Amino acid sequence: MKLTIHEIAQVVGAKNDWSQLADLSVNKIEFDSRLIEKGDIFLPLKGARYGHDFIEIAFDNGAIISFSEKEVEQAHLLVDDNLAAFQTLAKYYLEKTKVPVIAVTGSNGKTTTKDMIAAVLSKKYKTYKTQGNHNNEIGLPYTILHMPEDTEKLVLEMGMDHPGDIDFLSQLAQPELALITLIGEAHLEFMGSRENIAKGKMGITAGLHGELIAPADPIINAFIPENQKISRFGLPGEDLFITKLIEHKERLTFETNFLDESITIPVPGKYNATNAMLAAYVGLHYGLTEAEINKALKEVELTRNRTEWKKSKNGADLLSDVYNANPTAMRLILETFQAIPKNENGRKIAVLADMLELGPTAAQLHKEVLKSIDFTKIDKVYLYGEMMKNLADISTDKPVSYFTDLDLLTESLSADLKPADQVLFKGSNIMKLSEVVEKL
Ligand SMILES: N#Cc1c(NC(=O)c2cc(S(=O)(=O)N3CCOCC3)c(Cl)cc2Cl)sc2c1CCN(Cc1ccc(O)cc1)C2
Repeated sequence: MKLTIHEIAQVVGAKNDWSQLADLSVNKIEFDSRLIEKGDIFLPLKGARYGHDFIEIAFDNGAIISFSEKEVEQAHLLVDDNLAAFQTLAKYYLEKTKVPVIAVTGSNGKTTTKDMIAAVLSKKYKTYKTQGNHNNEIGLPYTILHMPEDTEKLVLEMGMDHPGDIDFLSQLAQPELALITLIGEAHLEFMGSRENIAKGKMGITAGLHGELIAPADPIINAFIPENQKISRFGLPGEDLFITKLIEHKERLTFETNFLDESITIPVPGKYNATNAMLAAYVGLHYGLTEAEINKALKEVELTRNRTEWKKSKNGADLLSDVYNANPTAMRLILETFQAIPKNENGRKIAVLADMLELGPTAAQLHKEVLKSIDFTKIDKVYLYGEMMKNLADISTDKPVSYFTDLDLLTESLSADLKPADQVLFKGSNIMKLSEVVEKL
């Protein structure tokens, strides 16, 4: 990001004397000390471990300055709240660079739609988009501050865990175009009811300067602001809808009421046709030709393994979150999983695998996961991998079973699984929990 320490310090209101570092330029900002490179600024966040524990490591890796909420010996910018400073800096950076933002939210499909919009816009503009699941109050500012300096369009995914989350992200990002892909069902979110989910997603209008594209679903009608320019999609007769759909095994061709030509995408599923239709509409909005749009969608690369619920063969709910295998993400997904009501007569099972490349304190960091498991909510824990032995060894009095073999883990879980169960899978990608999910 193109910012000097002087500029950053002023924007975040640093309280200490930073003048001796004033005109140094910063390379990039990181909250994971493993990603720090020469010339970076470190952002200690209250992860599973307090981020300040890693300031020394960050400087060993090349950081030249760090945010900090307390006086430390290393070069630092003293602020009241590191996360708030990070978010303020991201908002400032967007205002300074004036990069237009397209915002996408929705219970399902937001990641695919984000990817498709970025693929379309990339045909005409230098486009940057949310990476992985960086769609919350930490990931969104991270995405903004990591966009390349020549970015012309920024496609931001906005995720919601709690009411007000999207309002906050929209006010930070000030989008000029916003899309809501779908209002999902209630039980898989904190929100309690579909109305609350609709209200939450409509928070995307809080900072919106332009058009909203939203489902025909009348549940959002109560939350449309006065004078909001809006296009509705889905049902025939709405502003945007599919008029013809031909599904093949590995691809799909469809037509719409607003395009002259048909569109082919390399994935099946009517919901993907809807997502592609929205991306096509955004392409037209930004002056792309139908030929450019069609070419982009024909070859789109989708973010794989999104964090979504799947069903096992016997009907159990499976949540596999294969992003960010670090202590914080493990803590956050356990909190989310534990907060969701159980299915009637169902159990909650957590399958946790090794988090890799955590450095010399890895064993301790795996032991500390125990603090995030609420055994009044979780009925059973399956642990898998060399590092998870550290957690197994301190959980002998808990309903915890430990495996070093993936096939034995799969067999044991498959034999144990009941239709009303909910199962969480979390661990580094190369632990291959995704294969266990596929076999269930
Ligand atoms: N706690 C903790 C740690 C990390 N946490 C995070 O990176 C992190 C991840 C997440 S997240 O949940 O993954 N995430 C990020 C982006 O947006 C979506 C959500 C969040 Cl929200 C916050 C933090 Cl602080 S990264 C990391 C640790 C602790 C260990 N660190 C390596 C290390 C080990 C031993 C050492 O001596 C030094 C460093 C790496």
